[in-house]
Amino acid sequence: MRLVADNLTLLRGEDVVLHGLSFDVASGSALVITGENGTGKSTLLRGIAGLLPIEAGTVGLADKPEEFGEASLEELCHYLGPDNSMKGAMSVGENLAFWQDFAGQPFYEIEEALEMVGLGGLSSIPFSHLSTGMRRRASIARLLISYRPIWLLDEPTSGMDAVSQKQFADLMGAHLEDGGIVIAATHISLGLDNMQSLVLDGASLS
Ligand SMILES: Nc1ncnc2c1ncn2[C@@H]1O[C@H](COP(=O)(O)OP(=O)(O)OP(=O)(O)O)[C@@H](O)[C@H]1O
Repeated sequence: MRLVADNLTLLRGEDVVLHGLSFDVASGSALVITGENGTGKSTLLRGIAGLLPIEAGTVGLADKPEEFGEASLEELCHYLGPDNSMKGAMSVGENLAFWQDFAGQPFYEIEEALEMVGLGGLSSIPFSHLSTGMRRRASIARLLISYRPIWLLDEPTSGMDAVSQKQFADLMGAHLEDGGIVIAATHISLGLDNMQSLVLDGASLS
C-alpha cells in the first residue's frame, strides 16, 4: 500500500499554506516533515487526516490491500495531534476505552498498551494526574489499542524524556516492520531508519 499526495494545496482560512505538494510513502516507511514554525506541518497532517478540506490536488491510498475493504483513508489513519485529546477528569483507562471504541479494530488490550508505553498499572488514575511526558505516553497508547495502518503524528515526542523517546522509536519501528506507514511532523530526530524527509520552507506560500 502507498499513501500518495499529488499536487496538494491546503488553506488555513483564506491563506494558501501549502501549494503543489507531492509525495509517495510506501508501507514500511516513514515520511518525516520538518520546517520552521508556521510552515504548514500541522496543516498537512490535518489535511491527510480529513480534518481540513483539500483545496486542490489529491491525497489517497494506492494498492490498498483487500483486508482494508472499503475503509476510507481517514478510517485507516490514527491522528495524534499536538494536544492529547484526553479528558482530564476521566481515568487513563476510561479515556483509552473511549478511543478504542471510537477507532474500532481493537488491537492490544489497554493494560498491555499502557505497559508498552511505560505506564503499566496507571489505568485507574485520572489523566490530569499524569505529568506532561506521561500524558504524551498515554496518548501514544491510543496508537496501540486499535489497529490503523497509518500513523499521523504531530510532534509525537513533545515533553517526553530520552528513554521514552527511544521506547517510542522502537514502537514506530515495529509498526513499520509490520507494514505500517508513519507520517510525522517534528523538530527533533525520531531515530527512524526507513524514512524520507519532507522539508517545508514556506516557499510554496503565495
Ligand atoms: N486555526 C487556524 N486558523 C487560521 N490560520 C491558522 C490556523 N492554524 C494555523 N494557521 C496558520 O497556518 C499556517 C501554518 O500553521 P501550522 O500550524 O500548520 O504550522 P506548523 O509548521 O505546524 O508550525 P509549528 O512548528 O509551530 O507547529 C500558519 O501561518 C498559521 O498561522
